[in-house]
Amino acid sequence: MVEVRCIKHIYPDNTQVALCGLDFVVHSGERVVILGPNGAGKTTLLSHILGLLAPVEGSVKVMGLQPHKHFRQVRRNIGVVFQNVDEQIIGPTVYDDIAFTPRNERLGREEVERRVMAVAKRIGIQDILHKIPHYLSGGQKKKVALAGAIAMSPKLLILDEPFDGLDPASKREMMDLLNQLNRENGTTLIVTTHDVNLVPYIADTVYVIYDGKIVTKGSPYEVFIQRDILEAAHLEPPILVDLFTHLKEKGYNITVPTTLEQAKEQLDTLLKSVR
Ligand SMILES: Nc1ncnc2c1ncn2[C@@H]1O[C@H](COP(=O)(O)OP(=O)(O)OP(=O)(O)O)[C@@H](O)[C@H]1O
Repeated sequence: MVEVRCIKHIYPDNTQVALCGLDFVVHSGERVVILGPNGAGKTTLLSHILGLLAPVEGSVKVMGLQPHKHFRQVRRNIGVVFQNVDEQIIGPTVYDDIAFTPRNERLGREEVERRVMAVAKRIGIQDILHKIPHYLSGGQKKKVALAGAIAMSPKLLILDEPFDGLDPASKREMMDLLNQLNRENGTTLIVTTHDVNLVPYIADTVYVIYDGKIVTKGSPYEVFIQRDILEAAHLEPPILVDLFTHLKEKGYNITVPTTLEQAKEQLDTLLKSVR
């Protein structure tokens, strides 16, 4: 679905961002998380996939096409939630904002209404459809942006820091919703986040970018046990991985878990064996 090979971008002020090392490859139906410290180039990478930027070196293919050259064709299949959702919410009301793309695609009034009501129900924002987006809370704005992004049932959904500024319950809701879209509709997900503790719940594959390179990729477990690479990339593993790696190094016979459920099982077994 997406293939990015060793790109280099030069911003107008001459800032150069390179993303070499491993190729960035996303398969249909995959859930991919991009990790990297501030300024590593995550948003730059997403902007190339979206066709908002064109690389001066390297190649970007989305569904076999170069996104900056076939912008409309590619973007028709992509839903996006930007880091700063204020920049993407443009409708005078929440309803109009979600209806923007379906109307742009010239769907009939009834079909537009059907789609808006369906996504609003799915995301749980039916009661704010009449509101002016400007006055919504940060979490509500994220939900509205997501509703707009999925209104046309895109094959690929790109989310830049979707969990930023959400309370724990809203994070959980957002995660459940993304996983549901992936499971039920086969939506491919590309997500950037700084919240490493959420990654095992939302990723099949994790890419780590740092200092102009894609330095590693793998399952959350494969990536999070590479402590040296994470440290070099100024990242920390999830608390659970850190804690259980420490216990393993102390000689306890355990497998390092990535999710709370796995950790509970490990602790249960461990505590039974010493009781
Ligand atoms: N429009 C721009 N003009 C000039 N430089 C830019 C522009 N956008 C990004 N950069 C620079 O490109 C580099 C990569 O930025 P980018 O936003 O892609 O990083 P990021 O990994 O998304 O960071 P964060 O986690 O802080 O959002 C940074 O050095 C940044 O200052």
